[in-house]
Amino acid sequence: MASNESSSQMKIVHGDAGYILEDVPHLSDYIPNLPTYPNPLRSNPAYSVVKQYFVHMDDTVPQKVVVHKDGPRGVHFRRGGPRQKVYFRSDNVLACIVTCGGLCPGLNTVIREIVCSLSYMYGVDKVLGIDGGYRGFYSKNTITLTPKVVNDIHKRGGTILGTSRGGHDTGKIVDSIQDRGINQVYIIGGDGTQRGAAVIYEEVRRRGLKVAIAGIPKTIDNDIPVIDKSFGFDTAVEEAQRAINAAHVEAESVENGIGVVKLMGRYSGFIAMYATLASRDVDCCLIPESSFYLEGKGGLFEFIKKRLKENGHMVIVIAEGAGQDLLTESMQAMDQKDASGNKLLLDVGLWISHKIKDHFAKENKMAIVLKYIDPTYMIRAIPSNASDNVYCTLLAQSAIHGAMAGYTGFTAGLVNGRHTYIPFNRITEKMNQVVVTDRMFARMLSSTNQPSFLKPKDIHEIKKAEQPPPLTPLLEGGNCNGGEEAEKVEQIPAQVLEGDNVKDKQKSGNHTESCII
Ligand SMILES: Nc1ncnc2c1ncn2[C@@H]1O[C@H](COP(=O)(O)OP(=O)(O)O)[C@@H](O)[C@H]1O
Ligand SMILES: O=P(O)(O)OC[C@H]1O[C@](O)(COP(=O)(O)O)[C@@H](O)[C@@H]1O
Ligand SMILES: [Mg+2]
Repeated sequence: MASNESSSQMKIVHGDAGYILEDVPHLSDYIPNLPTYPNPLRSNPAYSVVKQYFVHMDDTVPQKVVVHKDGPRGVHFRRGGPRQKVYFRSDNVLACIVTCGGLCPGLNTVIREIVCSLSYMYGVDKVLGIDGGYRGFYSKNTITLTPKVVNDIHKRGGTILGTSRGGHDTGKIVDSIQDRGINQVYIIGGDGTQRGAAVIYEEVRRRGLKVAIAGIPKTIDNDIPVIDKSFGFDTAVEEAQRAINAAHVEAESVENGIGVVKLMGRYSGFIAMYATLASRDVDCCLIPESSFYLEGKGGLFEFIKKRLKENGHMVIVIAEGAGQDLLTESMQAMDQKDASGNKLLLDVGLWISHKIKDHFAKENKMAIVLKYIDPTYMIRAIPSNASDNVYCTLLAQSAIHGAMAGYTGFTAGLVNGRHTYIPFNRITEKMNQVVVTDRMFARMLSSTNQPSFLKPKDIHEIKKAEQPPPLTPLLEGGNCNGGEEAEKVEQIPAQVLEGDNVKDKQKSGNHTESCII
């Protein structure tokens, strides 16, 4: 029976000293008198010996680990992991898995682990794969998933289930869930997918169905907030090194050689920034969060000329979403969107390569040789590396523990190194972006020694904001580990942190620290 309580209302619990728990929904919130069962893991030989294997029902994880003596305890999330009691009898579970949005290394690992852990930990043997993203719920047959079927899929890139953009029809999806008797839905995807998962949860709840909806965040761009980092990100950064190395080899083999590498990152430049920091061969990294300009003093052309004079070659890494304002100025504005409503971007790599070539050809003094490498799809269509495999495994297990324990309407995510259940709206309300006033961006700038491209007007604005910092302004949504960042909170003027005076590009996103464990 559906409860009258508004389902989109957040479950917020307040405690002492400013403690806040942003809890996730539970099936018992809207279905009364649900029976519970002992967790089958109690008799699992692998786990029964583990001391305190079950998560205490009151365990929560703080969103911010950098705190001040007198500061509030702040926002917490429910800790992920197995519970003593479960709300599903194993032989009654019919689970399904769907993957949506763009590819990301590790998708198959997550699928494999959901299937295997449901079977080996909980004795659940009925798992269906939804073919080709959300629309597969109502337009395709399902795929039967068993531990045998998924045994070695983690060694392959992509998703064995297929994926798609668009095609989200909430009514038809929930009809399909209901008609098939599915009672656990595992939804793997990015910001768009989690938005879709949130409306599926709402509809399931409205119909009063005993169906747990669990999201697993996937984003190659690392643009999902709250979580420490997304799976597949490390793999993508590692793979990007191969392209950067190639660009470097090409550039240093000729006189005035320039290697340009375009990497993914629609609105968030994390891949480009981390790939740059990892490589040390990069002379200039351009990301969507930090605008740049080409001509004149302090511009990109001036910097290229200087670097070529100093070193004889250079490597530029550019995120696909960087410089889109410049592109639309010089090319015909293109306002096309993909099936999911994401803006289709113009090819900034090709554009900047032409601009650089044209500029130096016109200058007629410096002959350059430019090679453009576009490995965008190569960095996401590969299997995940070892560390991402472990990460995917634990994420999948955390999601199934949550669903078996009756939690629903949550995304499983790592927060400060701990597995948590995060309400959908915290995942979808903002976008994680690189903060250009943050230390990580400064580290990147200092590693390349590139210009900041700040115009005198921008510097003036930031200077104007440099007033004594308030006492305990914890960063909104900041999720960094490490004591070092505490210093930063005290050093950066409040207005800058809030983004009032930083670049226009940051408007769309939150201003979390761009920290990745
Ligand atoms: N606001 C929304 N409500 C419902 N479904 C959505 C919403 N935004 C996106 N989706 C669906 O989520 C799926 C994936 O979205 P997309 O933006 O392509 O990828 P990602 O999840 O990786 O961001 C698509 O099927 C899309 O239709
Ligand atoms: O060509 P496609 O498949 O639409 O994917 C391109 C986009 O996918 C991404 O890799 C990630 O996008 P999603 O997380 O929304 O799937 C972007 O960086 C890129 O712009
Ligand atoms: Mg997206």
